[in-house]
Amino acid sequence: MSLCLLYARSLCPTASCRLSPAASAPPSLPPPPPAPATLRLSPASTSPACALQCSHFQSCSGCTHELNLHRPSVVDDAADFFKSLGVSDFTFDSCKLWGWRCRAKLAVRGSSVDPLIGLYQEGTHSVVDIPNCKAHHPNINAAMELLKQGIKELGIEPHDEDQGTGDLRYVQMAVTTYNTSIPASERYQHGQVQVALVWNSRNENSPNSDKLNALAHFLWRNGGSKCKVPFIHSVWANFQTSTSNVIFGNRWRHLLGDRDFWEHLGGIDVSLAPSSFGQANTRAFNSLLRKLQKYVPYGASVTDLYAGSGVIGLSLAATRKCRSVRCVEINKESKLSFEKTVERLPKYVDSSISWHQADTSVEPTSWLVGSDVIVVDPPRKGLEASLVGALQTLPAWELKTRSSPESFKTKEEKRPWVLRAREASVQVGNDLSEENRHSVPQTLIYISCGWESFKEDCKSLLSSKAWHLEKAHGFNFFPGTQSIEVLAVFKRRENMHIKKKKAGKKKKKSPAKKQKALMHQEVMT
Ligand SMILES: C[S@@+](CC[C@H](N)C(=O)[O-])C[C@H]1O[C@@H](n2cnc3c(N)ncnc32)[C@H](O)[C@@H]1O
Repeated sequence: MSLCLLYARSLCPTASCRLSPAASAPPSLPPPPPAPATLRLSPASTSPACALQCSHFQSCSGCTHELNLHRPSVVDDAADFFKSLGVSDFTFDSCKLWGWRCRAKLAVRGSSVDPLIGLYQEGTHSVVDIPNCKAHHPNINAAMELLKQGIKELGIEPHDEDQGTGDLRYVQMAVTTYNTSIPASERYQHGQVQVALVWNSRNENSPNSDKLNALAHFLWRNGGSKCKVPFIHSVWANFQTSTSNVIFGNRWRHLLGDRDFWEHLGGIDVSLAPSSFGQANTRAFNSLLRKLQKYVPYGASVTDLYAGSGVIGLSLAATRKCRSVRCVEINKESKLSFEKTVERLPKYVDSSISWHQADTSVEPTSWLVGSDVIVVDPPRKGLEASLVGALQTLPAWELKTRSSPESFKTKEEKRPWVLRAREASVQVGNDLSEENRHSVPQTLIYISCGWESFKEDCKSLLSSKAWHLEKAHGFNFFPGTQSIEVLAVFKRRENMHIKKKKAGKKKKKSPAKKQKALMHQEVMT
């Protein structure tokens, strides 16, 4: 995956005007932003208080918009779109405008004398150095500065893509803002950085590993827990020699500092390994989780598709006392973080909880039945066609299970990919899948970071008449860009096949009933 693509989810950077960096030269600070709040959708203003004011704006590909950070114009498009579908109370939460990015993947290029750490210039493989990025949490900028010093002092050669030479290819910086030893109001500004160095070698025994260790110790000595104001949480290595654009290799090694990285999100402590997916804007994600929880009935059975390390599902298990939570994720690296998070769930959580390594596009119906609520949080490209198809035809499935429940008893499973997924899965508490197997979801919660793909998926879901759209909310996950995060709540339409049977006594149909019967035919064909 190229760096530009990596930033597709949260495009670019900035530093908060309310934060003071813990080390190194402080980035120049913009004026205070308006209090983050859910905005009434009034016409865009061009208040300088909401301007990016970043010296890298012209050259860096991360941010695409300098003005109105609090309300990108895509919000208008979203409000119109949802209104056309009958949802006129779309809200937009403006969130934090600077210093919001708590996770960044950055290329390291240039030379040991003059290293560059940043993003590619639009459409090129030239890296733009972004030491004063206004989107980054300030301690990411401080850690970048320290890394540059280390590269220079130790003579570390940055990667040269053309020659395939150099030691350091990329760095991932992730900030944890959860330090319970300091007051809650100070935790964000004192966030600490987990630094993952992507090293150009097969493993830790390669000839250049002495340099890797020297660089890790340099970072730890100058920013780690023994420092007066620590801002480095830990140092990791990832080993990658591929000539492709893929940033990470498969091998990860913990080098220094705390191995475990915790964040507090959606009411629970969440473990996030450097190898698993993590949201870049943790504060905005927390707001989204709080909103999402309100749409899940207490005691519901939930399936969390595209679950990563299960943050959404596990937060629902704790806050909505779910009967069962099933998380489905393709990346096996997320399993360990899931298990650690489960260990720290509050004692009162007694849900049946499971995590499955599986591709949701393969036999998706098997993941849909057995739950009251489905949550989907796909990558930017949206849902796979097979999953959309399965969601569209759920009423037909329900009809079949009701008419011949016996034929849906579990058969001995022989399909190798299903058996492999089962082996890789985790089950905590009793497995309720047998008991739940006749539940068909009544609520679908779609979380999207890809506005264009969301619109297509939404239209497809509604065209099937199986679902209607009930609510929609937007969140400013990526200030400085035209990307927003959307939370949309769909409800299953009434079971039209049952209505039709009752209406089948040749009574004259009202226009509304005729319409329903028509809809039923569409669903069943
Ligand atoms: C936008 S992230 C959301 C992760 C998680 N919900 C969170 O907020 O932390 C999308 C996740 O979907 C996973 N993914 C992508 N394609 C998938 C597929 N076909 N089946 C299952 N998971 C998939 C990715 O590995 C990634 O973890």
